[in-house]
Amino acid sequence: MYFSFETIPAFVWVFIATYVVYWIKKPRLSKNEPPMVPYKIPIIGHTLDYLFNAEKFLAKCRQQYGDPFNLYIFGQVTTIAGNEIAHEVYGHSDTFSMTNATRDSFPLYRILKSIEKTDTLKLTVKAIREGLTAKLPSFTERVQKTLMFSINQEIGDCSQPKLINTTNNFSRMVARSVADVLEISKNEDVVNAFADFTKDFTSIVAIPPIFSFIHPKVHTQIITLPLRFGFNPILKHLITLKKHLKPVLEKRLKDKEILGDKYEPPLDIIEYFLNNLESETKVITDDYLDKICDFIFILVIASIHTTSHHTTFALYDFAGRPELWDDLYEEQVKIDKECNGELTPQHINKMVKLDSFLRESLRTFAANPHRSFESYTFKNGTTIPKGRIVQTYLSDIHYNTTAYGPEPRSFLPYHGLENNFPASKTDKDYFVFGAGKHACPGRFFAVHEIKIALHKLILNYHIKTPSGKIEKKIHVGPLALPPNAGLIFESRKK
Ligand code: HEM
Repeated sequence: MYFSFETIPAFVWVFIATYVVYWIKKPRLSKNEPPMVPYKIPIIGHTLDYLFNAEKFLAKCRQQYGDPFNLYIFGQVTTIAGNEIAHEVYGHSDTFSMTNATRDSFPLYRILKSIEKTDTLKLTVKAIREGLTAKLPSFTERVQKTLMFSINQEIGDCSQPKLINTTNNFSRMVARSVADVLEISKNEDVVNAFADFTKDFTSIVAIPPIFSFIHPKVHTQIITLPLRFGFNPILKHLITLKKHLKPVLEKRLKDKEILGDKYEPPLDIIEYFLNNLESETKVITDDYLDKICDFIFILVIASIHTTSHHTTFALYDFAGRPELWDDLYEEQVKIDKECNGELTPQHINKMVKLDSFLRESLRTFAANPHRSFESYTFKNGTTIPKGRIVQTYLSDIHYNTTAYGPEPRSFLPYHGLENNFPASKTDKDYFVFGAGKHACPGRFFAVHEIKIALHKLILNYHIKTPSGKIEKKIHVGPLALPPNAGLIFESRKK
């Protein structure tokens, strides 16, 4: 390689710039901080280990440095809170926020403006609790119908074994029942808008946070550049929803006015929002429509991706474990006979083996970010400063030997059944749905829906992995994604 004298200043500038970044970004820990795990490469710190080998790397650090410890990831000091400290994080929801922690990497507020208002999340949670969970039994029949429609559409007749691609994670299947709960499921454009909204938004913000090495805000500015310059693939989904929602809302207002007390409110979330937004309206203005659509897409973001991912995980967990097939199938056949194919909430409650299997499938490796709003001293005396990202290291909770025995990482399909822990119940050893004040309000609906889907699928198909073995999840840092091998479905002989 040839170097001229002219290239020397360029090298000097690169060296100076790297040194300046190194000096600015050098982690400065305050007094009594959790121990910092040593690292070899300046600026990069632990980023590579965390991204590509998170499971083993975190377990090793936890063993050597205790709970909590600090890592240097993407230019930021990050505190990892294990089994003991994570409970404290969830218990202090005024100090630690998960929503705030994801703000820089997942800037949804750039699209859904209402999300910034303090009351938006409160009203969304209230709508889920009062409009969905409290009325869950009334939704069973509809969820069942839409799921069966989706199963026939997405999987259909498999008299010959058929390889079904799961990359879309059954999101259309889940999207259809969420749309139904919102009352507009008959419209395929809306179902597609729901299924694709999260995927399209994620594709914009999926750039690895390399600019966070400079500052997380720089990363946010860069990933949202396309939006600010008019490239917004999400917009079409908002337009689709508004187009279909406006006449539905207008008709309801008109019916209310004409029928008065005789108006029979349809059972869905749209009706809930119509009656519970602070400003009552007689006309559907653009502002009003924007607001309702924002709420709906917040629900879509929170529900579809999570539920379809976990349905897919559960199917892979089932397909790769032939030893469970007969037992789970027999339970579904028994319940199907009892209900004559029409599930009621009581029948869903009787799926105790399926529930326990699902709980086990949900008990997975993960870490969830929380931001501290103020400096905080943990009970063990270590202190973190205001603004610190604390990752609650769920695997340390989910794989603890006290709760899950000497082989906590093995698949324990009936642990929930034997210990009377239903899949939707948060527990000190099970944090899939978070815990405390901000525990997922949609978990009852999610579990209900996944169980109905698994029941119908197991009842109608033999499901296998192409390799005949357990397919491994794909890990990106502490995030798990479903395998992409696909699943083989073969219709059962009736
Ligand atoms: C298997 C599916 C799901 C999983 C694994 C899941 C998981 C979670 C987790 C871990 C949190 C954060 C809890 C915390 O901060 O402590 C959360 C919050 C939330 N989830 Fe879910 N969720 C699922 C399905 C749903 C569904 C179906 C809905 C809506 C119908 C929903 C709505 C929400 C909302 C609104 C929040 C924010 C709660 C708050 O900050 O107060 N989720 N979810």
